[in-house]
Amino acid sequence: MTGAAQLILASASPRRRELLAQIGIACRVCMVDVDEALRPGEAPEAYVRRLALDKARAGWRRCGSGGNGPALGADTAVVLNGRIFGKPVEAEAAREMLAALSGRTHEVLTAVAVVRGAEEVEALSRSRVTLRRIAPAEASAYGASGEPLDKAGGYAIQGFGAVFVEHLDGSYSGVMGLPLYETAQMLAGLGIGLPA
Ligand SMILES: Cc1cn([C@H]2C[C@H](O)[C@@H](COP(=O)(O)OP(=O)(O)OP(=O)(O)O)O2)c(=O)[nH]c1=O
Repeated sequence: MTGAAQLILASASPRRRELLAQIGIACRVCMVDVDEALRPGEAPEAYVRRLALDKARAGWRRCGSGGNGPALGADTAVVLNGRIFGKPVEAEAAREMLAALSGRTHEVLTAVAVVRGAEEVEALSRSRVTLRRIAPAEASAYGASGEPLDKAGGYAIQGFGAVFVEHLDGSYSGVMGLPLYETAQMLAGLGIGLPA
């Protein structure tokens, strides 16, 4: 990272911090609380974009003083036939999600927003992921393993869940929660990271 300003990461996700570190960008985590309820009629793309922007704006408002910033927010959703799969709240919900995703191709949308005062930039990463057929006993065991619990769609491509991923067309880091190609482009435009 160049310059004195430190990037604010408006996210509790350890994956997002690790992904930024992977491309040499240090950040300061700023916990924010935004309304994550889906609005009536809101399309998946609009939903993740709204949440990423709300998180980044909240991060900027909360932690963007004293020369810190810009603030980055992101949001990831798994989408099958227009239905959004968020983070399962318990093992049974994870099992149900895996059963629904088994043997099918879904989309993973990750929106990223970077905010510095009135300056706001956004990007959307869209990946297609095919999971192999998952036997009911496997879905139960994986659901109970705990790994799916804080992951959209109930699986982790970077964890044991990789054994289910037959095909990925898109961004591996995007599926993990922060698309690094798009993120690096956005941050470079703001003078953070490698020169554009
Ligand atoms: C599909 C998939 C999702 N995920 C994760 C990425 C995100 O952290 C999470 C989706 O939840 P998000 O609501 O996007 O993010 P979060 O709750 O983890 O963090 P915050 O709202 O504070 O920014 O799912 C994986 O880690 N691996 C995967 O393969």
